[in-house]
Amino acid sequence: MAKLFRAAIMGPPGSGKGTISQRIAQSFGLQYLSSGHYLRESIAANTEAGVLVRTYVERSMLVPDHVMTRLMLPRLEHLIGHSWLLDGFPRTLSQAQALSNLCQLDLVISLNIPYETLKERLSDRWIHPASGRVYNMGFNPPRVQGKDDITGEPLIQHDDDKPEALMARLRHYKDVAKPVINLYKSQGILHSFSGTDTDRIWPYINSLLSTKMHMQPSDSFQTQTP
Ligand SMILES: Nc1nc2c(ncn2[C@@H]2O[C@H](COP(=O)(O)OP(=O)(O)O)[C@@H](O)[C@H]2O)c(=O)[nH]1
Ligand SMILES: Nc1ncnc2c1ncn2[C@@H]1O[C@H](COP(=O)(O)OP(=O)(O)O)[C@@H](O)[C@H]1O
Repeated sequence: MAKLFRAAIMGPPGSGKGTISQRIAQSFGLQYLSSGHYLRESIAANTEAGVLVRTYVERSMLVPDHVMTRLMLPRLEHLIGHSWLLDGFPRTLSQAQALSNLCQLDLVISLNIPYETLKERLSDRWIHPASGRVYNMGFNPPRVQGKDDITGEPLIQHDDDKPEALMARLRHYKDVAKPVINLYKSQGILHSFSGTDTDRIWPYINSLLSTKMHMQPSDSFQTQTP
């Protein structure tokens, strides 16, 4: 039985978390859980939680920790027998502590991307709301302008992706993420990647995950059998 692998990816808005997470999910068969996607799903479904979180998400404010934990932990308990990758959770120290009550992470990827790059990327970001698929007019345009490649449904832009909203989101992200990054650094599981181009960062992440996932104790056990 291969050991389970649990990872998280952290980074400011526009840093490429969603893009890199999709590549990781495809290359390594991990379940991909995006907190932003679940929040938008509950908003679109107009659930009781959705009505509550809408006011925060629309202002790019952090949703209260107990709401996020209640949204994410049951999904993780449901996946307790699987390997997965978390995007956008935990975002605060108390969320990280709530997660550690359920399970320990094996690896955390942290993306450090310059402000100008974030601003440029977000202004060109288009999203298919239902699936969370992400496009970029410069980097990965849809086959048909404004339409999702799989469903043909219209793509949208998020209000808070406008440049004037980015500075505040970025400062807030850094203030909140710093203690979480320090926590995982102290646990020796944080791996940081800097740069302006996902395609240049990806090979390093790919080889890191290959090493970490294929060097699990169960593998080493197999080599010990006579
Ligand atoms: N030009 C460019 N755009 C990128 C690159 N990597 C991701 N993007 C695009 O930049 C936007 C932000 O990426 P995304 O994965 O959504 O970042 P997230 O907010 O951290 O999840 C999206 O439109 C991506 O398609 C890159 O290396 N170059
Ligand atoms: N773990 C979380 N804790 C609190 N709020 C969150 C969390 N994840 C997402 N959010 C809220 O939902 C919004 C959208 O999240 P996301 O799609 O990850 O966008 P971004 O990466 O730009 O913050 C965030 O700006 C924040 O308001």
